Amino acid sequence: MTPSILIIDDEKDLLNMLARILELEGYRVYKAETAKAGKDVLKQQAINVLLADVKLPDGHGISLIEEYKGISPETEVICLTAYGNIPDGVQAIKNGALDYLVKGDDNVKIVPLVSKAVEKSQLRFKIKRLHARIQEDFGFDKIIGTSKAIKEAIQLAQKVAPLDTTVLLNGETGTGKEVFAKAIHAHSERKTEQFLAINCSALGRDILESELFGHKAGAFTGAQRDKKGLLEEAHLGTLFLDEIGEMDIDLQAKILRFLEEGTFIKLGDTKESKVDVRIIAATHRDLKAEVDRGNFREDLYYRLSAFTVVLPSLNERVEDIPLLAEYFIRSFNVKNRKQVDRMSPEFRNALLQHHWKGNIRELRNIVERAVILAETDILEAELLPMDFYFSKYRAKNTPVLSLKEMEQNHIQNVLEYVNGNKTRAAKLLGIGLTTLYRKMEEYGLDS
Ligand SMILES: Nc1ncnc2c1ncn2[C@@H]1O[C@H](COP(=O)(O)OP(=O)(O)OP(=O)(O)O)[C@@H](O)[C@H]1O
Repeated sequence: MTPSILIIDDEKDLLNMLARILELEGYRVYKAETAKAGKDVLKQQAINVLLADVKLPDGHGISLIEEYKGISPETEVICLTAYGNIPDGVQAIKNGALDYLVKGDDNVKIVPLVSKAVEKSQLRFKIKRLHARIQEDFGFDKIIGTSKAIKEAIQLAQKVAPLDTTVLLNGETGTGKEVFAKAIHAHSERKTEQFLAINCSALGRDILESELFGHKAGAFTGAQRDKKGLLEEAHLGTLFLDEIGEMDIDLQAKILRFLEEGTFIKLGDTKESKVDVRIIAATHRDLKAEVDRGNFREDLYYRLSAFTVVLPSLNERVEDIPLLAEYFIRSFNVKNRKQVDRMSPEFRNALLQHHWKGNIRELRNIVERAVILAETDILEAELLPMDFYFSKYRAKNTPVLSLKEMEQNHIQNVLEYVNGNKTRAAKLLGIGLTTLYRKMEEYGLDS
């Protein structure tokens, strides 16, 4: 995009001359003769560099710099001062301007200075775009669901996000704990800093300690060099401790100390280290029960659970299943260059009746598999794994069925699964076609 320059000066000749010089350099130039007109342009256009006279009919340029910066912090300001008013220029820099030019005296400096300012401003605009993308990619908008349960969780997380408080996310596996942790980080003051994550259940005690807190050379056999831990790496940012319920009880003490005092001791070190890191922890366990069993420190439990966001399981928010499935269809269409348009009613019903132990992760995998296998624009029940399709009869709260009822259900299911194709159904059931017809008649199943 062509860089844009705004010149504010009430001396028409100078305004036009500067504009001409900069237009010849290939910049898009906007002109204004008053501070008010200049501010209007700043509000409407993305301006890289503002060249502003310090004495304008409707205001003193220097005090205006803060206003200009307030409207567009990404714009670099260069002040134009009259000869003999150099102190004005110096003051301008103190107020946030990049530099100043003495009118009529510094013409040779204009082009290189503007070019430097453009570069700086382009970088600022780039950072602004990246921030916006972080919020778009990891923001709460990406959390799909309209059920009361998920909306409540989102509202709570949105409230705590900017507060820098420690947060505990509690939910079954695959309910979106990491997605929430990233959204909280993306909506905090720390969003431009690192978000680091570690799964406390995946590593042994010693490795986890060294990963979290780092070590000094010689701290243990094999520790040849000093190593920074994640806490240090995440300085000024956020550290996500997944599955904190699985953390060794000694390490829990070190984490508690960090939460209370912001300090920790690296392995093999004698002095304390201090960093500024926000902790977001997650667990699928009932931590209170773990405290009662002696597996989790009570003091850490109280410190962490002060702000808990409970993430509902998918089975508690069945109405969100179609929405999530449609969202995954769209994203896997793009990823796999497919053009699936919708789910058949049978496919949809099977999703609604399934008991989702793996929650959203399981749903995502099931939909991805179906999209990959789909040969038409509709997801048919046949694209579901067979054991998945039939698992609805293994769902919770199902009364015990007699063998006859089981047989009837099973035949009905297989018929649905193959879209009423009896030859295929008979083959899958391992019976002859005539036997199938006989049983269908016996059970009053539609043919
Ligand atoms: N509300 C949501 N909308 C869209 N996708 C989601 C949502 N929640 C989770 N997902 C997706 O579901 C999958 C599981 O989410 P995530 O890893 O955050 O769960 P988790 O609770 O941290 O799981 P675990 O406890 O096993 O680590 C990811 O692929 C994630 O992108």
